[in-house]
Amino acid sequence: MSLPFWVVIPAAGVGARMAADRPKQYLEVAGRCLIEYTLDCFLTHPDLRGLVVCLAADDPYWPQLPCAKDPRIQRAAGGAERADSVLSGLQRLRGLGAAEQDWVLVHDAARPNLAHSDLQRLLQQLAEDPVGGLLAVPVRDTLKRAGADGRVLDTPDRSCFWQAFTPQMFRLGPLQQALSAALAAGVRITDEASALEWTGQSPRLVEGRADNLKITRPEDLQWFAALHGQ
Ligand SMILES: Nc1ccn([C@@H]2O[C@H](COP(=O)(O)OP(=O)(O)OP(=O)(O)O)[C@@H](O)[C@H]2O)c(=O)n1
Ligand SMILES: C[C@](O)(CO)[C@H](O)COP(=O)(O)O
Repeated sequence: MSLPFWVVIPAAGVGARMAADRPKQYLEVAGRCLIEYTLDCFLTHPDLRGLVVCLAADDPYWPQLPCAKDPRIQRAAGGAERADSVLSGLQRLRGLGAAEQDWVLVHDAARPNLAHSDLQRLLQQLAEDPVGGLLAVPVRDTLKRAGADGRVLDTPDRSCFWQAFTPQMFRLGPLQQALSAALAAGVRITDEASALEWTGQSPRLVEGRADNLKITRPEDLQWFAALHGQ
């Protein structure tokens, strides 16, 4: 099955929770930056139409990477929040010729362990979907709702809870419209699916691997480094 798609990689964050000497997407494991691992999964896919990385205006690291010279990769200006960066990336795709109904996959630069099998499953399961969807994993731990005092309020039924991952896959026009409208309404948007939900649509959950982790804190980086024998 061939399904051409575009990719937007939000990579303009500062990585505050990592507390490193540089934004976490530029931390190295086995001689390569996290973002290089992330990009590889898409750059090796035959149906990739083009890819936009959303970068901070003062990012001095990107130009030093070999992939910065890849003609399939274009840059867009990152924004104050992740959603603003994504919106900027979507606008850049239009400048590259992407059309309203083209599929766009949005994937965090900070998720370097995306499996090819997960990417293929997302594309296959959503190819004919009227809305689009996202990779996600059913919650495997008991959940606790916390009170302001830091004590347990209650234990919600976890059977219907999933963790949202990326890539999240939507058609360019509907995604851009939903994201723009939700942000204009002051809605706090932390993933693309929540913008579509805000417009009353119901994205599909595609079960993926639990190790498609977002490298957020130092222990996440230690896990990824161990995966690569470091
Ligand atoms: N204004 C922003 C904020 C985040 N991101 C990107 O969105 C992804 C997921 O965000 P997160 O894990 O929160 O990254 P940071 O914002 O860098 O982390 P922190 O919240 O710890 O500062 C990352 O690839 C990050 O680079 C972005 O493009 N633009
Ligand atoms: C998009 C995301 O990775 C889905 O889980 C998550 O919402 C990003 O949140 P962050 O606070 O920007 O890391």
